[in-house]
Amino acid sequence: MASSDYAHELHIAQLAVQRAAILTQRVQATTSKGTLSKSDHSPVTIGDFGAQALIIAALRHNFHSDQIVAEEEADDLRNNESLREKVWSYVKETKLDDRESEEKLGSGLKDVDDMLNVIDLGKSKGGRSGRVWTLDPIDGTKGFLRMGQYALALALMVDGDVKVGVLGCPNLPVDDTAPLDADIGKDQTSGGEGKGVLEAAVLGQGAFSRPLTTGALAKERKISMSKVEKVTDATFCESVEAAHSNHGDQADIAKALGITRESVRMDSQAKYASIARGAGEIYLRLPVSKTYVEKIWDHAAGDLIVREAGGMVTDVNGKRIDFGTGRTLTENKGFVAAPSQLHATILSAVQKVLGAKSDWEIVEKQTL
Ligand SMILES: Nc1ncnc2c1ncn2[C@@H]1O[C@H](COP(=O)(O)O)[C@@H](OP(=O)(O)O)[C@H]1O
Ligand SMILES: [Mg+2]
Ligand SMILES: [Mg+2]
Ligand SMILES: [Mg+2]
Repeated sequence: MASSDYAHELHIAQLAVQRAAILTQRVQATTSKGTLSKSDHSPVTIGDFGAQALIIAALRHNFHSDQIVAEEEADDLRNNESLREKVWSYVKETKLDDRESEEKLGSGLKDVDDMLNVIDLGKSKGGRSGRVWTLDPIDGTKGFLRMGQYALALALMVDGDVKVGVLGCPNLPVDDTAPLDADIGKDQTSGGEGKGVLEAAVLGQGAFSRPLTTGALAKERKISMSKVEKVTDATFCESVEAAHSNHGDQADIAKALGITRESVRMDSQAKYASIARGAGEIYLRLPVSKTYVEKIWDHAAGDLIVREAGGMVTDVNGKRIDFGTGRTLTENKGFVAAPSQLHATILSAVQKVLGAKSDWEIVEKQTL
């Protein structure tokens, strides 16, 4: 990638994600992942806490005055000594092989308390001004637990606009040309051979991929969305979890578009990462609950990578995703990501299907 705007931020973000992925792969390969249930009943593991600590430590060292909006917080570890010590034992042992790269990430965390404090540096409010990093240390924790897909997602926003996005996907094929098929969301050996891709984008500079494991030493490849012209030839992907996106509405939309191929279900922003390199075309995430508000860390990196690869990401009203609203995406409901040449057709099918539902209030019909 060209060494210009945000080159340093990109480089550090890539190295930080790579290093944290070493930790998550080690945790995924063990049977005791230290799973806790958070107050919203969603799971968090040693992998989530450990990856958040390692990535924020690298951000603190390199970009001391930036805000950080990250998913996890340290309270559950403060109250649980044995889990805290397990996380710490992974964190202190995880280093990049390449010493020069490791040194760029800083001298590391001093002790357990430093680790807890660093995890809590992710409590910033975010918003529309200044430099804000957003981090999802493990996106798709449920996928991580079921040995499926997950992603480490890190993005930098400046004045509410995403400028840098990095997605580490330890269980996606390293080969950009591997097809998107039904097996991809199923059991994976953690970071097994031929697995692990690191995707990245800088606004205005395109999207790139490289093997997650060889990192800085590997050659980057430019990636792009599918060039398919006929929507009937498209493959779409969606969450595995029926509670996270509306499988019924998504099936109706696919039918309305004449798509006969079954959807590919996989966890995490690996969906954005897949379509960004032309493995499948469409990612639909239509709401199930009327009250759930999506989080910025679940979309920021994927949104930029898809757009830089030649795609479009909007909500169901056709609006771009607004990342300047704080920790949550209060201005957007429902997500539609697709190659630019197909997006308008897909959006109009989304609006038609949702508009026909009696309980659907969000679609503004005037945008049709
Ligand atoms: N009711 C809901 N609707 C939409 N997304 C939800 C949700 N409950 C949780 N999520 C989010 O869905 C993400 C996983 O998405 P996917 O289903 O595509 O794998 C979770 O990320 P984490 O796993 O990082 O907590 C979580 O933030
Ligand atoms: Mg979570
Ligand atoms: Mg997430
Ligand atoms: Mg997460």
